Amino acid sequence: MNLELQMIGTGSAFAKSYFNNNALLQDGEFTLLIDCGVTAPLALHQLGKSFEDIDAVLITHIHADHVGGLEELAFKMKFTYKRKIKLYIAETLTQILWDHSLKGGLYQAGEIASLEDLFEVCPLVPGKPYELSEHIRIELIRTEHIPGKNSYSLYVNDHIFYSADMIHHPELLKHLVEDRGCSVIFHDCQLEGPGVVHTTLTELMALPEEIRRIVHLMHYGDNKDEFVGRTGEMVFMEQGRTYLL
Ligand SMILES: Nc1ccn([C@@H]2O[C@@H]3COP(=O)(O)O[C@H]3[C@H]2O)c(=O)n1
Ligand SMILES: [Zn+2]
Ligand SMILES: [Zn+2]
Repeated sequence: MNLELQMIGTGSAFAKSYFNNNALLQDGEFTLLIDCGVTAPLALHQLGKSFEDIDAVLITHIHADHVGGLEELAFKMKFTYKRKIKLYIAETLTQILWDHSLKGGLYQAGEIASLEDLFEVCPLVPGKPYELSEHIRIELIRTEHIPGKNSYSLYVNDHIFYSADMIHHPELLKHLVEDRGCSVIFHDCQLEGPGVVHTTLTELMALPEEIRRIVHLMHYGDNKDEFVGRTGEMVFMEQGRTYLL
């Protein structure tokens, strides 16, 4: 069985040359969409895919580049494909997602009054592993991003770290590698400026070499090409490419 991660987008929130940093995690029989930003419908379309191909969606945190495509996903599932897919999301975010993000567009008297009318909602407790499919097990790890906003990175199959948007947390990366057998890190990467709400390339470059060797950079800005060759052992993920895990 091959577990595959396809990046449908690798861009930062306001990038114009790349789609939002969203991905498909597939085990052959099951397809999980990791985050569903504003650009997700077009990104899938350009890869010859659609929401029809998705079995479940997982949300890391509530910013438009991670949830802005959920209105279209929900409407298509309800009225076109007529099925409820699983929505995996931290238990702290379920109500906020509906009240603060989706209700405005999706509410319909007598038809749609809650997330449960659209999805099979699966609230997740951080620190606890969940079997999403026969070959995909995911644990949420709460990581800092924006003050007062909960955000959750992913630990997949006990060896793959997929960061949500997060400020630098080198101790977490070291802990995962040294104590928990982490062998691959997919990490958001702000190319320039101070890392107020994201991890910067400069910060990642300061990681120990043995960690840098397993870091793949994503969620980057339009000027990524200027930085090719300037990321040490770390490699940029490529939009549309499928990575075998
Ligand atoms: N305090 C903040 C809050 C947000 N932002 C920008 O808004 C984007 C929202 O999506 P993101 O991918 O988290 O990246 C955030 C910053 O670019 C920012 O730069 N500073
Ligand atoms: Zn983002
Ligand atoms: Zn964010």
